[in-house]
Amino acid sequence: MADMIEVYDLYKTLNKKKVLDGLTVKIKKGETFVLIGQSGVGKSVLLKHLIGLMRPDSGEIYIDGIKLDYDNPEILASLRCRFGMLFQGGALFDSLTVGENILFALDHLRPEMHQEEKKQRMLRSLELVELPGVEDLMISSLSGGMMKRVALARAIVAEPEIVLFDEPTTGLDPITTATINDLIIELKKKLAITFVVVTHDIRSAFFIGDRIGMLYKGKLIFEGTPQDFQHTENPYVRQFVEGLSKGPITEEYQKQLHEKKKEDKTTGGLRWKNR
Ligand SMILES: Nc1ncnc2c1ncn2[C@@H]1O[C@H](COP(=O)(O)OP(=O)(O)OP(=O)(O)O)[C@@H](O)[C@H]1O
Repeated sequence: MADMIEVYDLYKTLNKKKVLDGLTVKIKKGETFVLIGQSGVGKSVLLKHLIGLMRPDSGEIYIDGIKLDYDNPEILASLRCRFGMLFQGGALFDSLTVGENILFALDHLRPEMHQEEKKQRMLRSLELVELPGVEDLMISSLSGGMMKRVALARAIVAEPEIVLFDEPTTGLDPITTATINDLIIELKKKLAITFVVVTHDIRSAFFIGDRIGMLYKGKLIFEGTPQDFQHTENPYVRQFVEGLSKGPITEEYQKQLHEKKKEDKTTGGLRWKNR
C-alpha cells in the first residue's frame, strides 16, 4: 500500500515548549491510524500540521506525494480540499439545522456545485452515518452521539480522501462509543478513506486502528498494530495502555517538576539579588 501521509523530522515549539521534537511518521492509503498519548502531548498540534493550519519550525509533510508548501496558497488550498476534519466538540452551528450545517461545508469546499447536487450529497452523507431523514432537525435538539454522526456526515460530504478525527468518542456512553466505532469501520470499507484518529480511549484505539502510534515528548515512541501494542514490553506504552499511575511517564514528569522548582528558586534568588 502506498503512503498517503508522510511526515519527516517535524519540529514545533509553542510557548517555549518543544511540542514536536523531530517527529516522523508514515500513514498508508486507506488505513486507520490512531494517535494516542497523554493530554497536552501534541496530538492536536500534529493534526493541525497535517492540514496546513500550523506551520512547522522545520520538517516536511507530503500528502499523496505532494509536499505541503506553506508559501504556495494554491497547493495548500488544493491539498486541504482532500481532507475532512472533525474537531473536538464537533464545531457544529447550533442555530442551523442538520442539513444547513452539512450544506455549509459543501458551499465552502465545492462552491461550483449545483444546489440540487449539493442537496443530494447532503442526504447521502446522512444515510452513510445512519441518520436518514434528520436534515430538518436543529442541532440543539440532538444527542451527543447524533451530533458526532452529523459532524462525521459534514466531514465526508465533500468526499475527502483523508479524514482527521479528534476525539470521536469523548463524552459518549460505552454503547454510543461502540456505534461510532462501528461507523468509522463501515465508512472506511465503503469509502476507502484514510482515517487519522486521535483518542484517549484505548479500547476504541484497539478496535478501530489498523495501526496505532504513541506520541511522547514530541516523537512517536512506538507504532504498530493493536496486537503489537498489546504485546510490547515497552514500559512507557505499558503504563499508558494499562492506565497505571506509577511508571516511567509519571517518574519523568515528577523529575521535570522537581528540576523546574529548583530552577525557579535559582532565578527567583537572582532576581532578588538584582533589585
Ligand atoms: N496555538 C497554540 N499556541 C500555543 N500553545 C499551543 C497552541 N496549541 C497547542 N499549544 C500547546 O501545545 C501543547 C500540545 O497541545 P495539544 O492540544 O496538541 O495536546 P493534545 O495532545 O491534543 O492534548 P489533549 O489530549 O488534552 O487534547 C500544549 O502544551 C498546548 O498548550
